[in-house]
Amino acid sequence: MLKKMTMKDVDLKGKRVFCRVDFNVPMSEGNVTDDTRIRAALPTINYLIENGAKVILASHLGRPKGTVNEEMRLAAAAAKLSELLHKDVKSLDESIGEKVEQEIAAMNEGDVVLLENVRFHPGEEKNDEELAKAFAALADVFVNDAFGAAHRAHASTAGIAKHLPAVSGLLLEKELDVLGKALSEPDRPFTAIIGGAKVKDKIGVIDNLLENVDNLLIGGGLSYTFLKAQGLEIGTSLLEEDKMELALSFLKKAEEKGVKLYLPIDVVIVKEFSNDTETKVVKIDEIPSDWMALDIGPETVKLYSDVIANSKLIIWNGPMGVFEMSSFENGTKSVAEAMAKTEAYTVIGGGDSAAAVEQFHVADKMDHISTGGGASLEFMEGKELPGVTALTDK
Ligand SMILES: Nc1ncnc2c1ncn2[C@@H]1O[C@H](COP(=O)(O)OP(=O)(O)OP(=O)(O)O)[C@@H](O)[C@H]1O
Ligand SMILES: O=C(O)[C@H](O)COP(=O)(O)O
Ligand SMILES: [Mg+2]
Repeated sequence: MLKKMTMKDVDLKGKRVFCRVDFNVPMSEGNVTDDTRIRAALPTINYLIENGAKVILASHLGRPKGTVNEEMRLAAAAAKLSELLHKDVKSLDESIGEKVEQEIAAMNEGDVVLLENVRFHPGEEKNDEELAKAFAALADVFVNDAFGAAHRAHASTAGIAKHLPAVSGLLLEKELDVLGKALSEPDRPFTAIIGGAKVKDKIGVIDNLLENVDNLLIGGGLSYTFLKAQGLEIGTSLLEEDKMELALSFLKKAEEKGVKLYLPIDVVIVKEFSNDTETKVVKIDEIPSDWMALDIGPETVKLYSDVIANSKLIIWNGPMGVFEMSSFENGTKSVAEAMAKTEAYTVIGGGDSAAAVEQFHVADKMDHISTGGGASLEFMEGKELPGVTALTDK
């Protein structure tokens, strides 16, 4: 249980509420191309409106490095939010200062404004005290609902919390609840599926997962460091050479802990990184030295699907192959479909993994798709999230 104050612990009626959300959404040509994060914030925003707050939303978008960047303005996100809320959302072109104060002074209960990208100020990422105070001066209460940015100690996620009653929003609470339960009271068998390309980032998660899971399915670019460490030829497949020893230690730890750790038993290989080139399916000990593996093979799909079908809780981060190319999508697609079919509680974390379940039309079959990429990983690693730590204790 979260030992932090929540929105239910404070009186919101007539109050100016600075609500930090994560509207760091994919954009193309000035339009929001994926509104998942905006939709995920709706319960909190609606709660604030229904309880008579004056809703002052704040977010970052992209990494503008402390200066105004025309392509990273939040106006398009405000328009999208307005459409989803069926309500006017005023988009401001600053996040602090006199003009913003005037706009806020003119707000009625239930009104919603979205401040400009907080990262246009260099003090945001530095967690500058003055900027945090300037944000706090705009409001009576701070609500943090930006789970996706909770691993950042910034002025609008952590600094501001020192100067106002600071409470969690519904999305933040839900993410912590779901991910926290997955780690502390897991339904068993508990299976983790880890893949993708960020081998360095994900190695730390595996260490922590081995303390907790019954099955660990490894796929994607992550597999080959393990396979090579076991002495297998992996050709030109993705490798983090300096992580081989760590990979071996995890194989040993899995054995000691009685965790069933699975690695691919067959793979789809190609000579060059391309969608339009000859592919072959080979057993794992048959990869020629000048070929690379870009997907798990059908035998592995069957093995992994069986484990998935017999699990009660599954968390998945990182695709099984280069699913963006049709020749290498089968592994990721099949795992996504196996997860969609199971009775188990299913959690997806990670930007590309979430995109994959969207692409294969099974997103609505998953129990929880985390809005946090880095944040969910750091949480699963057992690290503290500064955006949560900063909230007022209960
Ligand atoms: N065998 C492979 N070789 C090379 N790249 C791979 C392989 N398998 C998967 N990938 C790539 O991994 C990428 C996704 O990995 P990534 O670690 O970014 O996962 P994620 O779900 O987005 O998590 P995060 O939010 O941490 O980024 C995809 O773009 C995919 O093409
Ligand atoms: O997209 C994310 O993971 C969050 O919005 C955090 O963004 P950042 O990695 O730029 O801090
Ligand atoms: Mg990614």
